[in-house]
Amino acid sequence: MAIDTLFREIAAATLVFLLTRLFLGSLLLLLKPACKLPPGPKGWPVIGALPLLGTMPHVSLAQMAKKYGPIIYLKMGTCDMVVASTPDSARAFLKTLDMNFSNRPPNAGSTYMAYNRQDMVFADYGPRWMSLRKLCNLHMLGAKALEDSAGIRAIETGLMVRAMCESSQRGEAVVIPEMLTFAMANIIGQVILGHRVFGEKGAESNEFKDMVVEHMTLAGQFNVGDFIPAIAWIDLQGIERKMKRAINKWDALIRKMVTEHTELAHEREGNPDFLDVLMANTENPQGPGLSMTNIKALLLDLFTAGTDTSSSVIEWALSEMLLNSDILKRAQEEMDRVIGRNRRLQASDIPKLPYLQALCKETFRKHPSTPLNLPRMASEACEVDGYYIPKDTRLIVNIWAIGRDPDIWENPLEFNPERFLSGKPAKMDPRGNDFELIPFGAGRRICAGARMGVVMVEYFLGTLVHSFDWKLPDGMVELNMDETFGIALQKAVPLAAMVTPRLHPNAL
Ligand code: HEM
Repeated sequence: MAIDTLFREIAAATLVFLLTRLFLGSLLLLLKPACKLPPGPKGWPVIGALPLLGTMPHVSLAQMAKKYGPIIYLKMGTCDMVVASTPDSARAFLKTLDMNFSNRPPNAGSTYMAYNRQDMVFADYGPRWMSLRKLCNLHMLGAKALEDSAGIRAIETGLMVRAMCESSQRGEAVVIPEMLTFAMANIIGQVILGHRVFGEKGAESNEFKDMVVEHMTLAGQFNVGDFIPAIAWIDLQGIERKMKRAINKWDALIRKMVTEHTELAHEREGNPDFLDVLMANTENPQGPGLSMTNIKALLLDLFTAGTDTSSSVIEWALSEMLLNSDILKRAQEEMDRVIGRNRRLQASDIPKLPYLQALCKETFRKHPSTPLNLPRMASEACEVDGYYIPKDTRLIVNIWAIGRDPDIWENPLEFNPERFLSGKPAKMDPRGNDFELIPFGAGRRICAGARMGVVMVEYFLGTLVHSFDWKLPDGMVELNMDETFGIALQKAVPLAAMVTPRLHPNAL
């Protein structure tokens, strides 16, 4: 056979093969409903839906869900993304397909701000992640560890209450997020490092607070380079540059903490703290083989995730009560009845305070501190509700939208703790079992500090409500309730308030 005839036959056979594949592919797509992507907005050429998210992505995505349904698909640059915005759709991803969505997607935040995924938040689901979670549970975040650190929380809230009484005597307003971050960082410092990290509230602790807010805000941004990797090097929004600068500051602070900790080792002989346990694991050949980078990355996770989240929930709760004094009064009446005014709240009082618990749940519902959960990624292609979800699709769960869905919550924009006092909501557990209320996410990657988060919010909020009467600073007529988007949802204007002590002076 002549060479050109052979080529012609090969070309014809290839064409027939390709056309058949194309035809069968399209036929499959038509016949198999699982090949249909979820509905969603069209988006722009190349960048896709990125510009549709705006500065408040949780709000834009909630509006899209109203139009397109509980599961929406967005082409984001070259990446696929799905958003679940109802309890059922969140359950389908985080419970039914939990294993398939147990990893987080790579992004600039995990590269630059988590030591290249050497931490727990961004670690791949696997042995190192399991070891870190187990160690944290055992020594810091589990029920027994939290019981052991109750004394530290009691001392730190005592110091906070006294400092607030002094502000009250001086006629000064208290800046709530600064004060809470100071106390919470000192609690975490004592558990991890065996000592407080800040002596006095002031420039150093306020800078720490600013670093935490910057960290959470940067890590929450939708960075164009994460979705169009080919142009990541341009760093269009300047996010990577800011991240590199921020991590340098964090690294210096954490190295200082670790050095001071090593210098004080003799004081802790026979009484190891959490960092001692972690360090021992670097030397243990049978252990998880932690590196110094893993430890620094974990400390960064714990100091950031452990302060800003609980602090912002409490700040929103107090803001709502400043707008609605009846709720504050009702919470105080319950506490006066159960505790009286001759002592401060103790952890053991909390099970006897249903209204306080309802108040915390209502704040978790209306102001979840992590509005879009933390992103997950599909390890394999799968099917959800008849829709095809390609491998590597990013998953966002709009926790904020679920908390404000009028199909689930009556008058969702009204702040009303009462809704959690009876019926089904009264039994709801915010720790990943009831998908109507999932402030800590759900499934195997649920917040590692969920238990500590609930304890901190109930105990600090309870103490603040019981110990003080609250009002806006003189001359302030309206309280700004705007949000600023980030991994954690901040109040755009930090809450400052005047407080008046209401307990017997010996109790403060
Ligand atoms: C009110 C307080 C808190 C809220 C609302 C909150 C919320 C969340 C959410 C929504 C996630 C993502 C879960 C998922 O992917 O399904 C998360 C993850 C995480 N949180 Fe929290 N959090 C809080 C407090 C804390 C505290 C106190 C700590 C530790 C001191 C902490 C440490 C972590 C860690 C390490 C992860 C990553 C878990 C993993 O990937 O395995 N959080 N948090």
